[in-house]
Amino acid sequence: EDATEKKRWTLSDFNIGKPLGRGKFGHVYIARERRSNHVVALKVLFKSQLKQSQVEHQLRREVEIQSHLRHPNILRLYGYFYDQKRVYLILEYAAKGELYKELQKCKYFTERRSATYVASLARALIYCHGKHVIHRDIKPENLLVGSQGELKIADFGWSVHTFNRRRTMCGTLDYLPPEMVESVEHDASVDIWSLGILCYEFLYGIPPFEAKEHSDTYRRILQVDLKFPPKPVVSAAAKDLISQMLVKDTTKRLPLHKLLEHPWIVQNADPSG
Ligand SMILES: COc1ccc(C(=O)Nc2ccccc2)cc1NC(=O)CCSc1ncnc(N)c1Br
Repeated sequence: EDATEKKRWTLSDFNIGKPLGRGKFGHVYIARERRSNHVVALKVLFKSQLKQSQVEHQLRREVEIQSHLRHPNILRLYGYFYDQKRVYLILEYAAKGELYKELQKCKYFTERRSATYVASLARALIYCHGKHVIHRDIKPENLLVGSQGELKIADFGWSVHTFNRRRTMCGTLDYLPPEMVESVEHDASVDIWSLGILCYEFLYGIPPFEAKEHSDTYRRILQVDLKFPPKPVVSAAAKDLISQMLVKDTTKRLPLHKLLEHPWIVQNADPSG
């Protein structure tokens, strides 16, 4: 392993720069590691907040999992350290920031850009499932963009945000698959459903089951009330792929490796990802 794995880090190893993200991640700063001049994102979590949310063990588990994940489309967690009051996560810095801001700016993405993103996320999820890691919480808010325009699943500690979301019911339910709305246990096919939602949102700018009231969103998810608006114009191949992913029966959802062979992906995704 490279030196960063073993070293005991302290705050004095870093020059702290501007805050990143919107504060919903807790406090994240751009930082430069003094010796290597390597730019990273430094996430600061308050121990008091972790204790109050009872997520210390989840953080330890996530740090353990993430430290073994090495994939170009998964944001690296290089290491962590702590002081009296805080825990610091040393994260890969994604130079082009948050994908959702890009999606808001251009309303929706082209079919080529959408297919390229979906294919790279499918490859990242295949890698995660291969390591028995699921539910990477893939929605626009958890996706960052690297310096070459490549997507990075950043997975902002889903346990913290999901917990907060449940407590305050803020944030989107749009990505929950039927089995989670009915809160039965879930498996890797959860990620296929979420990727289908994401693909729809890339192409149309809104998630497929969006509704004013949470109860309506739940009903639309459970009924898989999937409709494709006339605008923007989207190819039949794209609609076919989405229709094969947003299937209530988890065993009938298109497997991720089959997704990579789907004509829409083959014809539109940029192989470099
Ligand atoms: C591998 O990425 C993570 C891994 C873990 C956790 C985390 O908090 N886990 C956690 C926290 C408490 C309890 C249980 C789990 C968070 C992240 N990632 C982040 O928070 C993303 C910070 S924003 C950002 N990052 C890089 N470049 C940018 N341009 C930006 Br903007």
